Amino acid sequence: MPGLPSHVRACLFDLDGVLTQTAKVHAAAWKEMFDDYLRRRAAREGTAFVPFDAVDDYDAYVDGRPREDGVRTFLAARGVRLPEGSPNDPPEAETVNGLGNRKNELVLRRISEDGVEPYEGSVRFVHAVREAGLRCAVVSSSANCRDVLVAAGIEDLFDERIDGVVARERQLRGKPAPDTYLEAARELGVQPDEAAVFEDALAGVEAGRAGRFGVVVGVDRVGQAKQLRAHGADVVVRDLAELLESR
Ligand SMILES: O=P(O)(O)OC[C@H]1O[C@@H](O)[C@H](O)[C@@H](O)[C@@H]1O
Repeated sequence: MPGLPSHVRACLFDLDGVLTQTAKVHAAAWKEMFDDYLRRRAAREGTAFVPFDAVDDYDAYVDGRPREDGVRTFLAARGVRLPEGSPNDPPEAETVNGLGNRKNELVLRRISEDGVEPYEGSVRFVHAVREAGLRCAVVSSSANCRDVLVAAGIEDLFDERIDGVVARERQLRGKPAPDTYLEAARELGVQPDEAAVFEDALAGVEAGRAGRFGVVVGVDRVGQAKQLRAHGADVVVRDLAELLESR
């Protein structure tokens, strides 16, 4: 059981930023969409344009949350409230769904142009825990989770997938609520304290803490180890391969 408490029987992995190098793709697409919207809004209202910060705003308000929650949470921090609209809203609609759809177009374009790279250390770690007999699930807020797993060539490594599409169908609350992680543990037939959560997002480690999982491993790709601990990580690594070395 590489680097994990001995009672852990299952591993629950976030996707973007933990398994695949896509957190930065999301952050860039959010910035492009929000900056365009904020610039137009500022020009219309004659106020100063304050750009979206792809590190601080992304971590605090957007990272790890379902798409529409990301739109709402960031805009609320700027004192902006938009109508919800509907999932079919065109990308230029000034609604929560419209802005979310615009951002999704940008993400999909970047992914199709550049492809998706998994983190090599994460792939090695998943192989090792599977060989040790642990069950594995992906738990992601992303509605694009399945396509990203396929593009990265790692979809066969997981027994279960609870993603943005499944969460919507089953009406599960998004991270930082623990619901999607709890659902994954239930699907794998383990108690929360028998499962390890692997997360790079502040909202994600919060979900791990709220669900009382066996261990919450924070994955620090951007130098935020302290914040990950403060929000719920029991341990922080820079790469999952570090856990293999600690055996
Ligand atoms: O817009 P999607 O692909 O459904 O993803 C929702 C969220 O999924 C999370 O995994 C990412 O950390 C967020 O940046 C992203 O916004």
